[in-house]
Amino acid sequence: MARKDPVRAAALGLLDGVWSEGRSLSDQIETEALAALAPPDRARAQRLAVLALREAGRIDRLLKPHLRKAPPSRVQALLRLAGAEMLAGGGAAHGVVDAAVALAPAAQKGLVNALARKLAGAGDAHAALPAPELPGWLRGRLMSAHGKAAVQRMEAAHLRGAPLDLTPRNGDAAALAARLAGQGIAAEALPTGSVRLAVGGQVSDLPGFDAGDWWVQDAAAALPARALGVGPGQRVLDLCAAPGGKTLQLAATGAEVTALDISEARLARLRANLARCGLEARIVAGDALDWTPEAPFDAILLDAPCSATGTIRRHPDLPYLRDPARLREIFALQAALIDRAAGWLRPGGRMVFSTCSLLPEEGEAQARAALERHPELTAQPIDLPGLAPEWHVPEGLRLRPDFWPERGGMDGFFVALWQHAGPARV
Ligand SMILES: C[S@@+](CC[C@H](N)C(=O)[O-])C[C@H]1O[C@@H](n2cnc3c(N)ncnc32)[C@H](O)[C@@H]1O
Repeated sequence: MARKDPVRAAALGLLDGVWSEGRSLSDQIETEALAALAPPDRARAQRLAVLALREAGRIDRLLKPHLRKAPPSRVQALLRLAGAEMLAGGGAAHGVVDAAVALAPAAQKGLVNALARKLAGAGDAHAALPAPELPGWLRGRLMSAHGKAAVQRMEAAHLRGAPLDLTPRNGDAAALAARLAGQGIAAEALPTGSVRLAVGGQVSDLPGFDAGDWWVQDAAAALPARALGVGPGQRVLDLCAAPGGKTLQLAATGAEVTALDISEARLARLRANLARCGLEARIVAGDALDWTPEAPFDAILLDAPCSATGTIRRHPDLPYLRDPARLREIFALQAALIDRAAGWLRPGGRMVFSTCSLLPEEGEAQARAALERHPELTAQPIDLPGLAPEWHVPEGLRLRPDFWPERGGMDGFFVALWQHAGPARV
């Protein structure tokens, strides 16, 4: 009998962590099973887990006719893993089935063997299935906000996953794309200023990583800092800053940036990112609801904590982890953060409110409510290179994973730009 393959065992452990313990993949990067693997194997285990999370709904549908009752959770995870590897990951059926049987509990080896073989023969049926549906709590909300056809396109985008986007430190996307292409790495300069790579791989091996010539940042995530439009010498606050993609963008303009975040652990990543890119910011560890600045700012970026539902194509574990009952707390925190930040702008100062969410409560509706509470703020049009007309909404920009399908999509984001007309309160 085949021995237990440590890579698939580690992938199965990650899936168990998500589905049985409610732990995110990123919270599990230090698990023993993963740590014991060499870096390329660790990456493969993580890729397999991600594939299984994306494919779970389709594998379940293929298994359904063959099951009288739901299998034990570990068997279900094992079959989702094996099915995803064979049907979407190019894994050879014989090896994958043997590996799944080796990892199955003794009493269920026969069941796993039989069902994994059924999956191995289900290639055509799998190819004909639509993308898995989002969980009901999220799907219902998104259907009301964006309509059924758009939600189906978003689900297809989630299944496809995400390319790797880079933000060039010097703002020259064409030059960075040409430099990467010169080294045999297919790269496209996007019209909004990011550089897109077709394939992932080890980020730290890419040319320019050590010199800090760029940082990894989704093309949509790069738009809030650009919308704020700051420049040299301006006093800028990045209010929920870590791990710092937007702090880097703001600092790269020559602005005097204060980067605040409540999480010391995430700020450590922000410090490392600044150091690698040779950029500077004043870093404050603290709760934005308690902290008060000494003087008003010319510009504030509030990239608020949110449901992160715009990032599901990168984080397919997210729909399994989010507790819809907690959403109201997050919406209220966003409103409280807006209210504090609004009081720290100098007259004429600008503020961007952004979230990587697809929910209007964290976007359009939050922005409308903010402007009602703050008559001193007025909405400003966001005019940046490369924006498609359909991304604009009255409240700002609505970005969705199903936009730019021919280019590989983008994360879901909401971005609003406001200007302060009244006197500062600090
Ligand atoms: C969406 S993330 C920010 C991402 C960041 N802007 C970037 O581009 O890398 C939200 C951040 O808000 C921080 N946060 C949550 N509550 C906070 C609070 N009360 N005060 C300050 N930061 C807070 C979290 O620690 C988290 O790092």
